[in-house]
Amino acid sequence: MKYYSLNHKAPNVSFKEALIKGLATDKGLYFPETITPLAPTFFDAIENMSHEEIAFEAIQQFVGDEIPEETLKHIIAETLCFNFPVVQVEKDIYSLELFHGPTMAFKDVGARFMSRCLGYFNKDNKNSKNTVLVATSGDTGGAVASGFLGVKGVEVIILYPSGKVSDIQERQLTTLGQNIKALEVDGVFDDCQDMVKKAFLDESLKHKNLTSANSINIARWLPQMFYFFFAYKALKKENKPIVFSCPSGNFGNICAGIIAKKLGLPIEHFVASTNVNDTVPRFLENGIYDPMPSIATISNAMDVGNPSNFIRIQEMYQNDLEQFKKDFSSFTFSDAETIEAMKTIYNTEGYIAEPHGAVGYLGLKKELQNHPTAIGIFLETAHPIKFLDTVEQTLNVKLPIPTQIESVLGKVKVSVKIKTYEELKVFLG
Ligand SMILES: Cc1ncc(COP(=O)(O)O)c(C=O)c1O
Ligand SMILES: N[C@@H](CCOP(=O)(O)O)C(=O)O
Repeated sequence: MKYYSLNHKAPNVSFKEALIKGLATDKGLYFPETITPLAPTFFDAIENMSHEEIAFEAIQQFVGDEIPEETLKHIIAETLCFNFPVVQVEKDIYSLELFHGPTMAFKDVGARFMSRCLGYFNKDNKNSKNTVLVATSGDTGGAVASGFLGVKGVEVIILYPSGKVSDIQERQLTTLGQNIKALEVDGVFDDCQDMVKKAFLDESLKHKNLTSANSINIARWLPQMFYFFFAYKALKKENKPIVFSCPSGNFGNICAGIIAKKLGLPIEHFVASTNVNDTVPRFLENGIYDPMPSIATISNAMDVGNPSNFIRIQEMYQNDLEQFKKDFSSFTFSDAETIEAMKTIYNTEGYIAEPHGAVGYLGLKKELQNHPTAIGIFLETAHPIKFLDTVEQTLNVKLPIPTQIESVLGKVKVSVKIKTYEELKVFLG
C-alpha cells in the first residue's frame, strides 16, 4: 500500500516509510491511496471470528506485503491482549469500553501496534536509532510511554501542557524512566502539537530520525478502526442500525471509524461529541474551519483547538459538506452538562462514566432522536480512575485503584520544563 500526503507536494511512500517519517515532507498527513471494501462474507462471519482475526482482515491491506502475514498476526495478537467489552447502559444505549489495556485509555491499541511495527522494521539494523516525538493532552503520552518502554533503539520524548493533565495521567508519562522522557510545556496541547510538527520538518534535526506517535502516524491511527468492528460483532444480533458517538479531540478515533465504514462496516451515523473546544461543531454549522486556542475543561484529553485529523475526514468526503452531514454530526457540551450527564448515568443506571465518556453519551442521546430504530454506542475512552478527583467528587463514590494505576502512584515525577521551540531543539540536541 502506498500513502500520499494530503498537501499533495511530497512523494508517495510505503507503509514503512509513512510510519518512520510520521509526517510528509510537505507537512501533510499521510493517507492510504486506496481503501478496498472487505468481502460481504467477512461481515457474514464476523460473529464467529476472534478479535485478532477481525483486526488482521481489517488492517492487512494497509500494511500490504511489507510485514509477513505471520508476523503481522503476531503483532496483532500482542497488541490486543485485553478486552473490549460492550456494556448496556440503558435501553438501546451501550458503552464500548476501551480502557482495559495497560494504561487504561484507548490509545493503548495504537501505541502497541505502532511500537511493534517499528521494532519489526528496525530488527535487521541493530544500530538504528529513532526518536519518537509525541504531543499529549493526557492519554496518548502514557500509552506511548508504556507501549515503547524499553524498546531498543527508540527514544521517546513526550510533550505535555503543564498543569493541564490529570495527576494520574501525569504520573503515567513522567515516571517510567529508561528510554522515556517528558517535557512539560508552558502552554496548551496545541502548542505541544505545533512544536512536534515543526520539529519533523526541521532540517537541523534530521540526524535524530524523528517520528510521531500521535494519530498523525498511520501506524498509531489506523488500528483504532478495530474498535468499531468489535462493537459491531458484539451487537450484530440486535439487527438494528448503529450510531456511534466518539468523544472527540484530535479526531483520530472518529476518523478511524470512518475508515471502517469505507471498508463496508454498516454504520448508520457518526457523532463527534466535543467539550467546549468546538472547532468542528462550528464548522458543521457555518462551513468555516476556524480553529481557536484550546480551553481547559474537565475532559482535558479533548482540549484540542485545531484537530489534526479533520483534514483526513474532509479528504474522505471530498469536501462534500452535504454528504458529510448525512453521515456525521458534531455537538458541543459544557462541563456543567458533562457533570449532569455523569450523575444521570450513575443515578439511574449505576454506571460510572468519566467526563470524556459522558460527553460521548450526551452527543449520542441528542443524535438518537433522529434515528428512532437505531441502537447507539458511545466510546468510553478512558477508565474513570484517570479522572479520580472529578469522578469521586461528582458521584460521591470511592473508586478502587486498579493494579495498572497502583504501579505508578508511588513513583516520582521527572520532567523538564520548556517554553519555546528553541528549548525543544536544545533538548533534542
Ligand atoms: C480519554 C480520551 N477521550 C477522547 C479523546 C479524543 O480522541 P481523538 O483525539 O481521537 O478525537 C482522547 C484523546 O485522544 C482521550 O484521551
Ligand atoms: N487526546 C490526545 C491528544 C493527542 O491525540 P492523538 O490521537 O493525535 O495522539 C491525548 O490524550 O494526548
